[in-house]
Amino acid sequence: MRLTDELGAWVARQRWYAGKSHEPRFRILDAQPAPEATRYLLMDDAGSLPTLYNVPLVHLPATDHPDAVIAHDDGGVLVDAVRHPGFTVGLLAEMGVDVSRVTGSRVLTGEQSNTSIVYDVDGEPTIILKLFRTLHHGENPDVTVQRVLSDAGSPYVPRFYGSLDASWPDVGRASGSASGTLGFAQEFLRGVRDGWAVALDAAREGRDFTDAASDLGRAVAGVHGALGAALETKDAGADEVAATGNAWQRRLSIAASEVPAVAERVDAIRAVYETALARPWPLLQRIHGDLHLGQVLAVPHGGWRIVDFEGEPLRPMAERAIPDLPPRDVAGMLRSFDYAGAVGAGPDASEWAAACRDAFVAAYVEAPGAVALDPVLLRALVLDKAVYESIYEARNRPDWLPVPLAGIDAALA
Ligand SMILES: Nc1ncnc2c1ncn2[C@@H]1O[C@H](COP(=O)(O)OP(=O)(O)O)[C@@H](O)[C@H]1O
Ligand SMILES: O=P(O)(O)O[C@H]1O[C@H](CO)[C@@H](O[C@H]2O[C@H](CO)[C@@H](O)[C@H](O)[C@H]2O)[C@H](O)[C@H]1O
Repeated sequence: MRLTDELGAWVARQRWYAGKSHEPRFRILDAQPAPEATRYLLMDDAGSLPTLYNVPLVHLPATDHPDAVIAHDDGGVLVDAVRHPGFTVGLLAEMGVDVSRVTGSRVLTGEQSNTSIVYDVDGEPTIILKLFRTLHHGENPDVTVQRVLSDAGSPYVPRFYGSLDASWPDVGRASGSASGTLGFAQEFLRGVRDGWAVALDAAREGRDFTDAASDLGRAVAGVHGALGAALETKDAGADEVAATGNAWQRRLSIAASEVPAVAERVDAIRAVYETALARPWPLLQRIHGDLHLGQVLAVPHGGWRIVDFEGEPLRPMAERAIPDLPPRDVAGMLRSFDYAGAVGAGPDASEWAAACRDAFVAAYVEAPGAVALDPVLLRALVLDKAVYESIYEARNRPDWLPVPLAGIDAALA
């Protein structure tokens, strides 16, 4: 088998593979030196947008673990470099982090769009490095936003430690090359629980979650305040409003073509969008962009930390790195409480979700940093999020498709 085919077959099986809606057409764009490894940059030209995957591999003469073999090369085998300490520690050092007391590293398992590596320092988990699996020209918004919040001393994010960029050939650019972020390192928070797991437990048992939802409202307002102060803001003029309207319509068209139940509701959804486009809009600024319970971490002594500022993985990167509507993040959390209620399926699930939504919004609007929430604009953003989720679920978890569809109906009622 050709190396490209072997790599492509492995990439297509990974959780972070983004091309699940089409038949891929892979080619190796570049092979670059990396610490004790080779970084293969694998382009899939077949989707609506070409996607570049970051696949660092270690070359070994042989291995006792045939399951770990991804491809064969020059008489040896190629295995995933993220499991090889020479690569992981070398990568961390390339980000400017002191690795002299690093005593081990491991890959975090779980449902992730990228690959995270946790490092022990003097035997204690201390640093987490996120390796981006799809690469884009320009700094990844996760890095821009985490670094700015960390530098501003925000109590709602882990400390930022360093990042690493790479360049690759790009015939579409005048310079002939593109460059972007390979990954970044930050403080590993010990003993945290992911907000989705915490909320789901509470939802299953019908346990009150409104205090936690209120804390989260204050944390999101704090992050909005810090980002508005530190990064570019912009009036929502006619061009910006039109661009957002086009993005809503584009997603709706994709969803309608993939999900018949969305196709039946297109006119009603468009009507809400039209009204929202005519409302007064708040100042645009950097936001989280894909806020949901899986992106917030409950720290052991109370309170929340927010992570993963990369934006929605199904959204073009150019759209994710520009000033946006802070209420989009509020809409993301409102949808997430609905998800937790529906999936938890505890007693009085819809009342549980409604109580969380109310507590979250009430705390957000009162907290320092909050941005005004126009109810019609918020409804359109909730709809746009549920439309996005219908595409995500149809492609990744068809059993969960009824959750966003119920969300669309509730927002249209
Ligand atoms: N600073 C951190 N400390 C501890 N755990 C973290 C930290 N950052 C992320 N995680 C864990 O890693 C998971 C995935 O992180 P995330 O940034 O959402 O990656 P992805 O973009 O791959 O989805 C989180 O849900 C959380 O469990
Ligand atoms: O965390 P990611 O950036 O990979 O986000 C994607 O996957 C999420 C699921 O893991 C998806 O979130 C949806 O499901 C969540 C429960 O699993 C729920 O809490 C969210 O509200 C819901 O949107 C997210 O939309 C997608 O971008």
